Amino acid sequence: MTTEITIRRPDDWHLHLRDGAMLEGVIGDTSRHFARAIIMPNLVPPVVTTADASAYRDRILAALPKGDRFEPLMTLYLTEHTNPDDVEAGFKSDLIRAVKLYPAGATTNSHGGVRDMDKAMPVLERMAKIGLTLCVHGEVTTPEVDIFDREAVFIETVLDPLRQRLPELRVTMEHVTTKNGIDYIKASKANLAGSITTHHLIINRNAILVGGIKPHYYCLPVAKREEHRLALRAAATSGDKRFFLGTDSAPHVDPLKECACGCAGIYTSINTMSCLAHVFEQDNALDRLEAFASLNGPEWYGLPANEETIRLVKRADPVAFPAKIETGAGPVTVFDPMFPLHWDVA
Ligand SMILES: NC(=O)N[C@@H](CC(=O)O)C(=O)O
Ligand SMILES: [Zn+2]
Ligand SMILES: [Zn+2]
Repeated sequence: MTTEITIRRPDDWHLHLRDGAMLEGVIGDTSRHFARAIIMPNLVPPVVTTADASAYRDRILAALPKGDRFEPLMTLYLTEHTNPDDVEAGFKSDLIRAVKLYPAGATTNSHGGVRDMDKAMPVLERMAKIGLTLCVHGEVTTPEVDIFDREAVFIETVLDPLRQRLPELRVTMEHVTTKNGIDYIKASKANLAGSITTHHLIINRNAILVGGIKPHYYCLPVAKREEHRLALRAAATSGDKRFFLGTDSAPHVDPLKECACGCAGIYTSINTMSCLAHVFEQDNALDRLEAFASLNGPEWYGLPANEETIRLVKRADPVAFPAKIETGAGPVTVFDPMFPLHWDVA
């Protein structure tokens, strides 16, 4: 039985760090294990210009625990008024690594997102020309469409038409939650990849709804049926280069989750590597954890894999993670995978 593995230092290709006291409270949980992360731009107000992204990057670096080395990879929040020249300048200076599409109203802080895709075409055309990646929150917001179907309908009615119109555009389908998404990515010939979260490999929708409503398992896209979780597991553990880790660790303070209209988001930065080692071991795929967490993402984004390594060790006793972390903004509940975690980052 394997009790120890060494892998290249991982990166997180989808992360929410927030700002101010929350940023200070959570950044260390990422920088402890991860070398780089794609930083989501859904602040209030959102990160919409290269100047916004540059200032936000400085705030992230200033909040880093002393001695930690961590590179924030910045993104811009796509609006109907985004200036293609600003986007191109940010990309050419290596500051901007992706542009993020939030369909208006789809998720946390997305009200300033895109309503009419036609209005975003000038920026998307420029991105296709220069090779800049579009990251998408892939859900429609049409009220008639059931929340569990919103990803599948997005693929059919928004993503596929967009990719047919602009085949050269590089698209990351973020936090894929359905077999439909996995199959769509697998069927693509080029310019499409998908990130998968830690929690969607572990929970299905029962976690949210059985035995009482569990707000700390609520995120968007919402967890789906078991058959979808199994499709995500198979894709993540397959080694297929088109799939990589994006934790979507999304901290909200407990009072904003435990209330009549709770926020979407699950906080996993602190125990993600332990959870993943457990999942990959269960699926006899420990030898493919490095591809998922440390190799496939950089390759897709055209960056070198990290030179440093981390060592994961399976302990006899479960590793103790806190049930919540205390931040200057308030307490944030940590993802509970509902099984003991024996894998530890040494
Ligand atoms: N995943 C979530 O449930 N929430 C994210 C937004 C997002 O990634 O959709 C957040 O910013 O809180
Ligand atoms: Zn999202
Ligand atoms: Zn997210």
